[in-house]
Amino acid sequence: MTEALLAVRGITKAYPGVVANSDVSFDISPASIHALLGENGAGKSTLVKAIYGLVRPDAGTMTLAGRPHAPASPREAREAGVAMVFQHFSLFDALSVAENIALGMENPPPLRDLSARIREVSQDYGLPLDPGRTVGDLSAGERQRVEIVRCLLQNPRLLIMDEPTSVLTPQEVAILFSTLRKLREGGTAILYISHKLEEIRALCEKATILRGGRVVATCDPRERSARQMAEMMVGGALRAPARAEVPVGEVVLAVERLSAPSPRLHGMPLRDVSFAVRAGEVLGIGGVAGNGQDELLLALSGEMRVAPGMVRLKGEDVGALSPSGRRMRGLLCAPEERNGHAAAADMTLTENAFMTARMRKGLTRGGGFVDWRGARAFATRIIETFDVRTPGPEVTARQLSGGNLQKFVIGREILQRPEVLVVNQPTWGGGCRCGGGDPAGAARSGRTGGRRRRRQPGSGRADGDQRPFRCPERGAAVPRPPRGGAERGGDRADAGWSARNGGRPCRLTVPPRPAPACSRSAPAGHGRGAGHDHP
Ligand SMILES: Nc1ncnc2c1ncn2[C@@H]1O[C@H](COP(=O)(O)OP(=O)(O)OP(=O)(O)O)[C@@H](O)[C@H]1O
Repeated sequence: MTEALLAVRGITKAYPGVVANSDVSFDISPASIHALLGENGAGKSTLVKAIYGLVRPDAGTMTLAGRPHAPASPREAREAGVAMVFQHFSLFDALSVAENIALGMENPPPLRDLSARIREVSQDYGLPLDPGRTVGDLSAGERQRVEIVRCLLQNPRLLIMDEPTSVLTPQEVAILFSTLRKLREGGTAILYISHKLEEIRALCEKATILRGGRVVATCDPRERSARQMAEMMVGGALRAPARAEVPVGEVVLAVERLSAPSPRLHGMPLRDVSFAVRAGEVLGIGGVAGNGQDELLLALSGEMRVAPGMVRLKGEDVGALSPSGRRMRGLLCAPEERNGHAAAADMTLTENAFMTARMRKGLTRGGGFVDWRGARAFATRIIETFDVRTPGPEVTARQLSGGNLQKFVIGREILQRPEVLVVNQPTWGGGCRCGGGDPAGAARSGRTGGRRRRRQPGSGRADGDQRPFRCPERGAAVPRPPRGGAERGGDRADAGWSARNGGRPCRLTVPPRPAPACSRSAPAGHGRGAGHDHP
């Protein structure tokens, strides 16, 4: 039997009110792709952060290639041979690929030498990348390649990847998988976190499954179905959400010839976008990210005002109204970025519940005083109804795992009974308990892009493509069914979601391809959402 590359023994990490990792032990073999699975809040991120030196465990030990591994910082972890590609890229849009990579190195070589190295590594691993290109002009997949090449230049023994395919197109996923297989052949071990169980089955030879911070199972994903793995994750039989028939009503949201410049550097202007959404209908907005989806959300939420006649809610022109004005009328939005846009990271869940629900849930009284008891009760209801795993409404948003915060944000809006709900990337970080091709047919996760990515030729759907589809891949406008329509029935967030959208086929609209945006000067990816009204 080969000696483990990484041996984790009894890792325990507690936060106030939560044991994120409890006595976790497992081994990663050299030259293997090892999946780390678990529901939202199971403790996956905490564990990989411990391996990468971002979290100090309270107890337990690790050895890497036979040596004690207790990194006090990511730098120490990198020196020991551990590299990590995060779900969110940390790149400067205004700088070139080579400059971005140099920024992350302790002692970067001259830029020309570094560029030659980048070309070499990217060719070796089938990751096409031009070191001279500006990062702001790259697609999601190319940005991820920058991060991967940055890691590969360190010759890691262990590469950790946190939900790497959630921002990629199917073509980019295929490239990534072939790179990871090459890395494995070259002797690198990969620790792979994903909620997409069909991908795990295709890629990984071993999986460690966490539940409630503990290792509950280990398996060979090639020998298990996605459903079996999902059941190991949740610790019980999966119930497929029932899709209720919902009658389609009148047009509630009409967008007509919507054109507007992007308020963001490297943003994408909206050009002549038209669609209508009826009560009880789900409209999916598809397309590779960075092609106007974010701007569309801003134009609908009221964070970006638009010219008369372009956005109508139940016949009323709301294009000049503020986010509050639109909320009053029932147009609610849940933006993509959880921390800093959809929620304030350092505020409690009660405060975050109050922030968007104060008007519709009547959470002020006596001339504008906050009704804290009401706000707390509303936050508690969101937590209970949407199965948000947290000690209670007084924890801060930052303390929630990514998927649990996502459930809280979406639940907060749904429980306000919107006339129209606009959600951007609702399954991002939320996970899919059954994976893409799951026979149980539970809610599917399919994020095709992340932040500010520009479409590359051949990297996504053709312009103007319009065809029916069922699952909101990139963003969706979900109007409330007519009164008396299906209410949330199940005890899980995704069950309620399905009931609300009624499983109705919807149209797919891809915004027309605009001219490339030009600005190069901003260090982007930082301060997103700053300067906007809260939706
Ligand atoms: N800094 C923190 N402070 C307090 N609690 C935390 C902190 N980080 C994580 N937790 C808690 O630890 C638990 C495990 O969180 P973790 O982020 O590791 O889960 P996860 O499996 O990665 O979830 P997801 O799939 O939703 O990202 C959660 O209950 C979370 O709320």
